[in-house]
Amino acid sequence: MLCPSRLAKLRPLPRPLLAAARRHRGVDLRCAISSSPPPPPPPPPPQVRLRTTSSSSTGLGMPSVDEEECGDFLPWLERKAGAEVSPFLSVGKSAYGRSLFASKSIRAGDSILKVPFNVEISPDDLLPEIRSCKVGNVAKLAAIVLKEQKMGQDSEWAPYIRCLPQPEEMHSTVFWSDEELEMIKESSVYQRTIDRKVGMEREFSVLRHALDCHLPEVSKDMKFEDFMHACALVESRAWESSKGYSLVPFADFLNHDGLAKAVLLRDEQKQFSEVIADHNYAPGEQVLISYGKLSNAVLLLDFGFTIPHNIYDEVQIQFNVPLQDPLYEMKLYLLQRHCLQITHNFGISKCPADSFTIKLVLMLYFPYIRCHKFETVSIGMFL
Ligand SMILES: C[S@@+](CC[C@H](N)C(=O)[O-])C[C@H]1O[C@@H](n2cnc3c(N)ncnc32)[C@H](O)[C@@H]1O
Repeated sequence: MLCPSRLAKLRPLPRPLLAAARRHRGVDLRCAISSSPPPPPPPPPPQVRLRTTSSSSTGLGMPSVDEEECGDFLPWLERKAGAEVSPFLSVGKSAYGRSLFASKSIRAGDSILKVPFNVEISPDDLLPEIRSCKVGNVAKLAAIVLKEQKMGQDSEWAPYIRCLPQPEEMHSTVFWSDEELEMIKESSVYQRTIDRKVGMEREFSVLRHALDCHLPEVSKDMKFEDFMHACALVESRAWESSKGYSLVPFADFLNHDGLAKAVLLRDEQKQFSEVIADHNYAPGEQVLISYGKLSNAVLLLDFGFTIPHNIYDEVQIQFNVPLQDPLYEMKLYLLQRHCLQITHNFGISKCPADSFTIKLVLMLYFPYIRCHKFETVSIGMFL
């Protein structure tokens, strides 16, 4: 959700090293719907910030700038921005892929980066004929990424485009094989992955037609896999903006910490995006921000990673409350009041056969205690 002049939520629309992502692939997102007796409640997650563990990011030594691909990135960005973008941060690599590190001490409250809107990539950079295409904002931005990739060195964003992850570095579930998807078949992420792929196929054919007519040099040899890669790049690193979605070079090298208070702020008046440090950093520490209050399902689908003890995790359950149930009103009331926090995405939607699909946020510390207060729900959840 975008707060007009300030807060921009990273579109759920963020990725770990392959090994980390694969480790998470077996995670059963139905953990709360198990038939075994509920295990004792887990201890509260430790209030520590996520830190990467690779030697380059522990803060014990300054990470090296990724010279090979990104050596020219910051000088290019500052030329394009016409100003210094950050006196505090340098680009490097951690277990989370490309990352930003404190190049000197940072104090809570410091403005650690300012990226002017004029260096962003937004759908405004598309030909009007393509912009008016009946596809979503993600696909429109993906079309620009494809165009800039095609232009290679001639692209005015070449140093940025070169730094973006390659398809083999992307781990969102749309890239998973059938065999891998089979492991999450019972989770809602499975169906959302299938739906997303179907949607992308549809948008690919619409966009391809428009590109054939107006930008044939881009559509020539363009494969569905290229479009899927471009869409996944946008999903995992574009921010909501007044133009739909925008790619914010440099800011999009920041990785996610669900406990961070720092977010990307957008100042529509002054026309720049900014991040204010939420705590002190020593030189060499990785700087992390929050992409939003995102569940592991969203993180996996959109960004290709999950986080342990995610305080924003949730599970979707199917719960039947027949209309003719004399306690219908009371059950609904109790469900909302005592057990479930209903998010606006899913809310309560009426499905055929008087069933309700409810998305709840797990109370991680004592989900069972809370749900036992309302027996019917606990039966629904734990049988
Ligand atoms: C906005 S980009 C951040 C920059 C990215 N690391 C890169 O290489 O360009 C989001 C991606 O970073 C990775 N990422 C961010 N936070 C992460 C985390 N806490 N754990 C694992 N991967 C993370 C994920 O691959 C995600 O899709």
